[in-house]
Amino acid sequence: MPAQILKGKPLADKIKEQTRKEVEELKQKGIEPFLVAVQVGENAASKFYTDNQRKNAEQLGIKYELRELPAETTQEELIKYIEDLNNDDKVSGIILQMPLPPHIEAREVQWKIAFEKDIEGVTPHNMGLVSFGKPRLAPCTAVGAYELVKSTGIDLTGKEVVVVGHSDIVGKPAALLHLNDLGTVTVCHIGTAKAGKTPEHVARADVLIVAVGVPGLIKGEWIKPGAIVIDIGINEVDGKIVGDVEFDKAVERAGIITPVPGGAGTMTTAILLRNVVEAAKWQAEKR
Ligand SMILES: NC(=O)C1=CN([C@@H]2O[C@H](COP(=O)(O)OP(=O)(O)OC[C@H]3O[C@@H](n4cnc5c(N)ncnc54)[C@H](OP(=O)(O)O)[C@@H]3O)[C@@H](O)[C@H]2O)C=CC1
Ligand SMILES: Nc1nc(=O)c2c([nH]1)NC[C@@H]1CN(c3ccc(C(=O)N[C@@H](CCC(=O)O)C(=O)O)cc3)C=[N+]21
Repeated sequence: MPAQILKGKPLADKIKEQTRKEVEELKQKGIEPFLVAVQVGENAASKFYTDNQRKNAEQLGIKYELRELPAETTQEELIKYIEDLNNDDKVSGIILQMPLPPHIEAREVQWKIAFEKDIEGVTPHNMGLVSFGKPRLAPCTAVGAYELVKSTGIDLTGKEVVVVGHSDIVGKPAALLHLNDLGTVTVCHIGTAKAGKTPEHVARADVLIVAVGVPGLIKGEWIKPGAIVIDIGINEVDGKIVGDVEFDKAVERAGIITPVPGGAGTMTTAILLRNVVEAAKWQAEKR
């Protein structure tokens, strides 16, 4: 029997509706959530995301501004720009859009974001909270994947959770979130691939989360029958968007699988906006 297709939109819509209500409540208390996205230079994938941010922020009553800086902006200028946003009491959340031009060291700038405004969870403080099992502002795509897994009703205790990809923004926090629920977590990365061991780890997975950016990396026949498969990859192949999992074959073995597009990616913006509200509350506590 082919897998159940787990779409992201129903859960994303639920999160957005809850967030919209919370925005209303905050406004009644005189708090106006305000998201600022900072884009340096131009990038098509980033433009898609910021368009999505604007549209959704408007629907939810969250104030939104995209600040577009020239590609020649220096690292020092960008840090100054971020620090000014940190010091602006009207700004609740800051997202620094990726990629940055090659002359800028992303981490050097991300780590300057005030942690109470760090709605992508890219600062050491917020990543630390995730690793201590006390997430507050956690990376949006990782949280989205985790909440999709939870939405299936699975009890993660003792389950084999395999995460492929170990980036700071997706793979690593996704692994930590599942570890916090007592999943037995394995993280596969380029070292695993070099050792030729990815297939054997994938074959054990009750829950498989893939965030690499290589189309068809995960073969359908590796997947354990009945597994939950969350495909985070976004790749353009012949003008079509596909994930990292060989979907047509995987769907015959998995129990539940997310489509690309329409799966995990759909959650990212919803979680980002929920984080803006959380950030506004965090700042209000401190005033
Ligand atoms: N839906 C959404 O909102 C989002 C989707 N994405 C998509 O998710 C994917 C991953 O994104 P992101 O984490 O930012 O990407 P990165 O490029 O930062 O990370 C990719 C990770 O995969 C690892 N890797 C590379 N090759 C292999 C391999 N053959 N086997 C196993 N692991 C490998 C890399 O390891 P190493 O660094 O050691 O080489 C790295 O940890 C992309 O397709 C991206 O477009 C990303 C963000 C948001
Ligand atoms: N600092 C930073 N953080 C990011 O998370 C980040 C970024 N920069 N730069 C650009 C990429 C791209 N990105 C996407 C977000 C949502 C969808 C998304 O909503 N996708 C849906 C909808 C697709 C559609 O409607 O066609 C899907 O895949 O199903 C896709 C891609 C986040 N990125």
